[in-house]
Amino acid sequence: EDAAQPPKVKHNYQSDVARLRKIVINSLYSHQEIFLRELISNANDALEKLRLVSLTNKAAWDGSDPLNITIKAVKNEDGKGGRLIVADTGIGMSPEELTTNLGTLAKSGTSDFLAKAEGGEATATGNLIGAFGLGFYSSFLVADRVEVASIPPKSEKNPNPVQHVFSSSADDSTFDVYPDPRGNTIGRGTEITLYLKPDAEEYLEPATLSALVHKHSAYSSTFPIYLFERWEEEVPEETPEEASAPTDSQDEPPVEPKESLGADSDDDEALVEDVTRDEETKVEPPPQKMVNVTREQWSRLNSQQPLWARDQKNITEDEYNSFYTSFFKDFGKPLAWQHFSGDAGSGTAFKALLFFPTKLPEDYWQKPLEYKSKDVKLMVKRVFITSDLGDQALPQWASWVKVVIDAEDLPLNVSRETLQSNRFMKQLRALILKRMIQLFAKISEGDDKAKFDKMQETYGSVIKLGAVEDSKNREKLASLARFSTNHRNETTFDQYLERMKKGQKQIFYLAEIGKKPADLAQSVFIEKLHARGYEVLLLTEPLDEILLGHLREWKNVPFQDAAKAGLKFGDEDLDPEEEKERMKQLEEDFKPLVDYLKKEIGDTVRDVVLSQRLVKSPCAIVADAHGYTANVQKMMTASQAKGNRGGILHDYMLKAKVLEINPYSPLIEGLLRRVKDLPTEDEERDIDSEEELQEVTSILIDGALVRSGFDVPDSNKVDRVLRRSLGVSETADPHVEIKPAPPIASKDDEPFDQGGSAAVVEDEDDGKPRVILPDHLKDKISLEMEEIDEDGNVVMHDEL
Ligand SMILES: Nc1ncnc2c1ncn2[C@@H]1O[C@H](COP(=O)(O)OP(=O)(O)OP(=O)(O)O)[C@@H](O)[C@H]1O
Repeated sequence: EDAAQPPKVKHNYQSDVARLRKIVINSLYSHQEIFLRELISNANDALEKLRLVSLTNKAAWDGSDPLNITIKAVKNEDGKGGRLIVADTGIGMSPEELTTNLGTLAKSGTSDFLAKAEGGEATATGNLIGAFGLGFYSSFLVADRVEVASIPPKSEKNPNPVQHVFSSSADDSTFDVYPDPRGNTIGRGTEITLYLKPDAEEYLEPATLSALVHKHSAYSSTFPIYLFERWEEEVPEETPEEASAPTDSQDEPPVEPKESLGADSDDDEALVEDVTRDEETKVEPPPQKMVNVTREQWSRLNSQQPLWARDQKNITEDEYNSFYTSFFKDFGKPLAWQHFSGDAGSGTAFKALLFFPTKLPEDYWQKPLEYKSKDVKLMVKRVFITSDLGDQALPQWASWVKVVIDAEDLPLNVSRETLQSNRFMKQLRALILKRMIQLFAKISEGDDKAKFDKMQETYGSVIKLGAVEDSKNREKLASLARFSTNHRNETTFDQYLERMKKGQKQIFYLAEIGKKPADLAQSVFIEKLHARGYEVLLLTEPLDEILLGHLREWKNVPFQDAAKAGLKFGDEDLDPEEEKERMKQLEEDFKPLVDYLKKEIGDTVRDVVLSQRLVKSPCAIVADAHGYTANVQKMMTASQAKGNRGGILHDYMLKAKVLEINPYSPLIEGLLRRVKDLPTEDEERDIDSEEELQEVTSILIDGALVRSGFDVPDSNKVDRVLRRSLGVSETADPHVEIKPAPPIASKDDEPFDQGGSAAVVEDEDDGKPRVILPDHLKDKISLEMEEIDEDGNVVMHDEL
């Protein structure tokens, strides 16, 4: 047989793999133990894949032989070192798959991760490992050399698969793939042999391995995980038959009950129990003649029921945390969870666990429309079926949630298509969303302030996004949303309503994206509201104003933009008669100014009125109910810059503004006086003072625009007035000498670098091109220019 052995095929690692392996080997020493978790996780994935494939290809797995993960340590004869073998009976790999799967990295974000890790961001190493998953390469943390023997299941294309080996040393830049010289020893699946480094010998101890699996992987697999244990034991000579016959075959499969599905199930009791060796029996002096026997067995490490199937009362917080970590491979603690069961109204009984991560995925807000959930794991009777909910996928706002939901009686052998038309599946989405909202509400109402704050920090915007995106759940989500106000840091809509003043019929708000609420509270628009003690929602997040736009009102109370016309305090009717009289009088008094302003700035605003909202400021520009506020106008302008032309409607909206003037402002009073002083038609005109008044007016309006958040088209006006008051020329240009940037710093240009480069300019007289040479070259070289016309003839020589 030896002679027939095909040669090994040498491959180079893809460069990213080489980088990753280097990082793993050099910088993750203190995280050595994670290798086992990673290998178990891969094995679990391979088993799940096999089960999925077998739904449509019975040849892959007919349900008879067991699906499991085995761990076996083999010490070297000389007592030094040894190897650890982690095997699964999963999907296996063909030689091509061994090469691509283990020799290349196909993960998005790889380069970023590598750069971070190489940049020495070791503080976050643990997190990086978690976020990224080092997978197979973590083997090299503990092994000098790794051999992966693997064989895929039989299929139509590949009726007689051959077991191959992938083999690599920690310091090789290459790996080999070759047919396994032992032949087909595995049957199906993958067997990873780690030749342990001298400093990793602890992983040869079953107790260490067992503890490790319990610590990191207790919930990472629904398939049984077995650990091989072998030990010497002294037994009385009379009863040697009790000792199990020692075996030396490493390849013996674990003793395991045959299950129809190969997955964990309630009545699945491992035939062998974890054996605890009683130290004391060893030490006790033998009462009679003893003989040494070798005992060995496969112990099931994860025999407990899955967490979701257990009674909540008996589950500790730690257990939830560690379940979360190993099941969803997220290395932070969850923020909160819900453990629930039900029958989904369709008679399909289920048990479920739903987690809120403490952090959102990093790219969640970067590509909000693309983000898809991948962590709703649907199981049927403990068997993982899919995390692809198809057209029942969660809306984007909820796509980050992590859920495992285990249904009792869904048909197992169904294609994804039929699964999706299943009634239970149809209810799944609504069910999960309902539970998520409940959990948000629970945290909001609970008294764990730290948790609530964290929830707001992480999910505040998510809740608002949900209220915008998910019309079915809009009310519920909006009721959980929080906003700043001029009175407090946060409020819900309901709380705002409770504090409304007598007669108040509007929920006041003011929006400007990105501004600090405290600054927004100083806005000209809410001067009077604030002074009078009314509460105003201060919307500073992008989604806030959009959400209010969708809602329009809360419990029948309309929202009122304080930057828009239509603002009512609601107690105007209660004003005494004299007050109303006074207002009337003011209107009459200020009519000349209002008329003048309408005439002067009619192309900037639609109307001029006496203000009810100002206290200190002389004037403000307020949008019509349907006009653009400064905030919206900015967004519109931004979208126009992207080629989104607005048209007539846009122009109309732009002009749908009202100038509000404050009749109590001395400035406005002064202006009124000046307007009244203007000569009547039959008097002689004073052009200078008319122009001056126009200028003052225009600056006043600019000030109002700025104060109200709008852009001012011409900022030179103020300059002119300042110049005049200082007695300098209004039109003179500043005396500035412009020093041009040095020429391009390319080596070829070096001779020109000592004092400027040559330039071609148009001659002022005849418009023809002239070459200008820097001074230091003028007498050293001469240049000739040729102009070539359309026919290709030289038409002009210009000598310097
Ligand atoms: N035990 C196994 N059986 C079958 N295929 C495997 C096994 N282990 C690894 N593979 C294959 O090798 C690929 C690379 O594995 P690796 O652990 O490096 O990354 P991953 O599992 O894809 O990602 P991560 O570990 O970050 O979840 C896997 O995607 C899988 O296709």
